[in-house]
Amino acid sequence: MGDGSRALFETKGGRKLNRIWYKLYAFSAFAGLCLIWAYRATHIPEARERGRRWAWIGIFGAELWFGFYWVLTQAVRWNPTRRFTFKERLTQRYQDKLPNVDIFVCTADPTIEPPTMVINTVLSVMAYEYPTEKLSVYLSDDGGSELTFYALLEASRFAKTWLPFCRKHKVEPRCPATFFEETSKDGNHQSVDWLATKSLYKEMESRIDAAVKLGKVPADQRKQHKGFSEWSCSAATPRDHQAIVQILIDGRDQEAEDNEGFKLPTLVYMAREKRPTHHHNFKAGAMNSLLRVSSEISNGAVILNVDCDMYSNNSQTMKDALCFFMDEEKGHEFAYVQVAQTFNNITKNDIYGNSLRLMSEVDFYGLDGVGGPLYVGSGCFHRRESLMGKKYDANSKPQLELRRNNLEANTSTLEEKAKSLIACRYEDNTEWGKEMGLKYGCPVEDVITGLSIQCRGWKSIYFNPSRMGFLGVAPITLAQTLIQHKRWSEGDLQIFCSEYCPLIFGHGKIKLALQFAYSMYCLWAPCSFPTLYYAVVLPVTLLRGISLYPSVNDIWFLPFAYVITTTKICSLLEAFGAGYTVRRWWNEQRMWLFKRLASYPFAVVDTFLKLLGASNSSFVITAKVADGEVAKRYEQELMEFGSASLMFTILAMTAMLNFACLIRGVQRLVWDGGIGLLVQLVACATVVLINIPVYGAMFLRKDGGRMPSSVTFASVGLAILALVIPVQQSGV
Ligand SMILES: O=c1ccn([C@@H]2O[C@H](COP(=O)(O)OP(=O)(O)O[C@H]3O[C@H](CO)[C@@H](O)[C@H](O)[C@H]3O)[C@@H](O)[C@H]2O)c(=O)[nH]1
Ligand SMILES: [Mn+2]
Repeated sequence: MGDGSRALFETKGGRKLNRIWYKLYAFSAFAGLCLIWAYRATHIPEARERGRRWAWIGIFGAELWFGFYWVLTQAVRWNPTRRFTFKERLTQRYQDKLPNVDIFVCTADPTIEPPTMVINTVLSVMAYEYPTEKLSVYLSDDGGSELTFYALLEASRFAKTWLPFCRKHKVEPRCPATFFEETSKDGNHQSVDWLATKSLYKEMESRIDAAVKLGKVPADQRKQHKGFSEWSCSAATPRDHQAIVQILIDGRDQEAEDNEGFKLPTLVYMAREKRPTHHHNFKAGAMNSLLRVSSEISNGAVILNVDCDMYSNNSQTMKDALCFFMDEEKGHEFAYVQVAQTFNNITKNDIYGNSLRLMSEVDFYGLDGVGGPLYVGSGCFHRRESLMGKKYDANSKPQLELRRNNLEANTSTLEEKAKSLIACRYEDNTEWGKEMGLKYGCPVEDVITGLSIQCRGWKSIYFNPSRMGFLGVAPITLAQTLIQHKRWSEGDLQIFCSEYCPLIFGHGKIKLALQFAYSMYCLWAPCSFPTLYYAVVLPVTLLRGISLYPSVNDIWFLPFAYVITTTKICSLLEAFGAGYTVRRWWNEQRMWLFKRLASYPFAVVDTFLKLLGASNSSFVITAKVADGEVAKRYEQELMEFGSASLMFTILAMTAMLNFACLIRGVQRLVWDGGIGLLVQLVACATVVLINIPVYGAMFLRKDGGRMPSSVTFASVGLAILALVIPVQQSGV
C-alpha cells in the first residue's frame, strides 16, 4: 500500500487461522468429491437393471455438476479482503479539491414505488455530508408521472429545512421518514426543532399522499410551477410521451439556498421520451439518459446510482467512496466502489432469504480479493469515464475532474438542450448501450456492465461500513421473490451464453478466480436441473426400492458422508459468522431449494427462447408496497402463497411427492430392513422437513396466504398416483 500514513484506505485479509482451517476443509472435501465420482464411474449398474442404470447415470450427472459448481464457489472463499477508509486524511488533503458528484435515482412506477418513498431516497442523498455546491441529484422517472414530479417539487422545498436540520443535529439516517419513525420512539430527540421539522415533513407527506390517492395534482399546486405544463397533453401515457427535463434547483442560482443560507444541491427531474415504437431498455436506458443529461448540467466525475427504494443510511459514505478514488497510489485503478446492499424490511429469521447477507458478508469480500466485486445496480459509485467506456490505462494517473461545465447557459436553455439528449432516436446508430454507458439487452444490466468494465482493465472495490451505507426494500412475498430471482438468474445465464461469457470473454482480461466467481452467479439457473433430479427422481427411486448409494457398512459410504456433513457444517459456520440464527440458516436453505425448483427452471427456458429469438426478456419491477394483510403475514414470517401459479404448483407437487415416497421408504425400512436405501431416505426426509410450511399452507392454514385449493388438489392427486403405481422390487 506504499506509505501507510498517506494512503486514504487500507486493506486487510481474512484471519489466518480461519483460512488454514478453510483450506484443510476445501482440500479434503475435494478429495472426497473425487472419490464419489470414482465410485459412480466404477459402479455403473449393468444394462439388465435398466431403470437403476439410468437413475444412476442421472445422479452421477448431478454429482458431477454440483462438484464442478462447488469448485466455482471456492473462488470467492480463498482470499477475503476488507477495506477501511481514512476520511480525515481525505478532508485534510482535498478540502477544496473534491470532485463534483452526480447522484442518479431511478423510479419507474408511482403505484408500486410510492412518490413519498422516492423523495425520501432523494432527500437522503441530498443530505450527504459533502460540499453541497458539488452535489447534483437527478431523478429519472420511467413512470413519467406528474405525481412523482409533484413529490419532487415538494422535496425541493422541504430540503431547505431538512438539510440544515441534518447538519445541525448530525442526523442519521438522513431519510426523513425513517429518521422520524426511529426517533419518535425515544424521547431524547424531541426538541422544538425536531417537532417543527417533523410536522413540516408530515404535512408534506400527507399532501403528496392525498394527491396520489386522488390520482392528480391539485390545481393550486399545479399553478406554482411551470413544469406541470409538461403534463397538459392529455394523450400522454407512461409509455408514450415527450421528453421532460425540469431543473428544480439550479445549484448555480444565487438563490438556491437553504434556510440558513447554505447552497443547495442541484436537483433535476427527468423523464426520457417514450414511444410505443421504441424499446426503452428499462433501467439501463434510464441510466444512459441520466448520464447524458447530467453531463450537460453538472458533469460530475463520480456518479452514485441508487434505486428509488434504497436510501442513504450513512451520510459519510460519499467521503468513504472518494477515499478509494482519490488515493494517490492506487486510486486510478478503480472504476467503481460497490457499497454493501442491505435492506430495512428483513424480519428476524429472514423467511425469504432476501437479505442476501451471505453474499455481502462472504462472497463480496472474496470477490474483492480477486479483482473486485460485481456491480449490483444500487449503492454503487462509478468513475464517469469508465462507465462511459474508457479503457484502463496503467500509465496515467489523472486527477478526478473538478470543474463543472456549462456555467453560461441559463436554466431553460439547459433544459431544452438536455431534452434533445433523451429523445427516442438519440441513441440510434451510436455506441450507447454497447460500448458506452450501461449495456442493453440483459435483465441484469448492472452485472454485465460491471463485467465489461473489469474486462477493460479496471478494478473495483467492495465497501461494507459498520454503519450500513444504504438500506433498500426487499420483496415481501414468495411470488415476488421467485420472480425477482427469475429475472436475476435469467440475466446471469444470458451473460454466460453470450459473447460476454466470463470464461471466454474474461480470459486473459480478469483473473481466473474472478472468471469462476462470475460463472458461479451466471450458473445459478442451470443448478435447477440437478436439483429437480434430487427432488423428483430420488424419492421415486426410494419408492421403488432402487438403491443408488453405498450402504452404511460399505467403505464407499465414507466419502459421501464426509463431503455432505463437512459442507453443511461449513455453511452453518459461515452463516453464524454472518450473525445468523440456525432458523435463519434453515430458511435460507429452503429458499435455495424453492428458487432452484420453481424460479430458475423458468429462467433457463426463457433464456433458450431468447437465444432462439422467440422471446424478449422483460423487467418485472418488484413491488415496494403490499396490502395490510400481506404485510402482516410477512411480519409474522408466514409464507405467502395465496394465488395459483405454476411456480407454486411445482413446489406443492415436489412436497407431496416426497411426502408420499417418505412414507413408503419408512415402511420399507421397518418391514424389509431396507438399509441400502438409508441415504435416499434421509434425503427425502430432509426435503419433507424443509417443506413443512408448504404442507401447512395446503392443509392447515385458513388465511388468505394459504395454498389455493386447485394447487393442493393437483399435488395430492400426483402423490396418490405415485403411491398406487405398482411397486417394482428391483435392485435393492
Ligand atoms: O424500466 C425500468 C425498470 C426499472 N427501473 C428501476 O430499476 C430499479 C430496480 O428495480 P426493482 O424492481 O427494484 O428490481 P430489483 O431486483 O430490486 O433490482 C436489482 O436488480 C436490478 C437488475 O435486475 C438492478 O437494476 C437493480 O439496480 C438492483 O437493485 C428501480 O429503482 C426501478 O425504478 C427503471 O428505472 N426503469
Ligand atoms: Mn429493488
